Amino acid sequence: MNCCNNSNGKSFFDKILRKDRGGIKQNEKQGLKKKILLVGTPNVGKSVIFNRLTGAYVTVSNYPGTTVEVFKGTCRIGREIFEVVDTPGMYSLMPITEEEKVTRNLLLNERPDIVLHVVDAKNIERMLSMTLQLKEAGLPVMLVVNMMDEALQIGRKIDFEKLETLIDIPVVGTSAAFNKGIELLRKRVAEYVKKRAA
Ligand SMILES: Nc1nc2c(ncn2[C@@H]2O[C@H](COP(=O)(O)OP(=O)(O)OP(=O)(O)O)[C@@H](O)[C@H]2O)c(=O)[nH]1
Ligand SMILES: [Mg+2]
Repeated sequence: MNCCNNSNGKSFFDKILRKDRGGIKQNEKQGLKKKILLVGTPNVGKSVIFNRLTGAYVTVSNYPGTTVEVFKGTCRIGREIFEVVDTPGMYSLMPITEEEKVTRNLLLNERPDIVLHVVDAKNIERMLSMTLQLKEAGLPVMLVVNMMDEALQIGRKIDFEKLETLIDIPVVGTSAAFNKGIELLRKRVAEYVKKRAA
């Protein structure tokens, strides 16, 4: 017998967490929760951004049929609640590893309202081809140029306005490890999702 499940199959902890998250529960009920997917190559700072965006309520589960862990959390921007999904690093949309297959499946099946493609500002030119692949796949993509602190240290400057015009998607610079640019990221995510829904 499971000590933590009641007759409805809901765990004791689930009930407590949902009680604490009144607003979130309300939005879930109404099916209003929008979805943010974080993707990018390994080690670019996806999980740091995930942690900056989400609060304490994070769940981790194995992607069905695999041993790959997927983290999900929620993020409140203004009155809107978003579900945030942190995906395993991938080098290409043509998956080779189990992790890459999971990320590809999440991109295809989760129907994200916004895909945050996180790249390393130091190697941005090598990473933009994936941004364009995501865009060409019809995904609602925004580019997050992370590790701006390290890029600036080596004298790299990025003209965000020009980049936005060139690739025709929103671009935000962050130094997630130092919590820089995260507020702007939240703002632009909210604007983007609102604009798409209009
Ligand atoms: N200097 C600097 N380091 C950062 C920044 N963001 C993340 N890091 C560091 O980069 C490393 C990788 O960050 P993660 O968030 O684990 O990267 P990830 O993209 O989730 O990596 P995978 O899960 O392996 O795909 C960690 O040591 C972070 O502390 C940043 O803006 N500046
Ligand atoms: Mg990670």
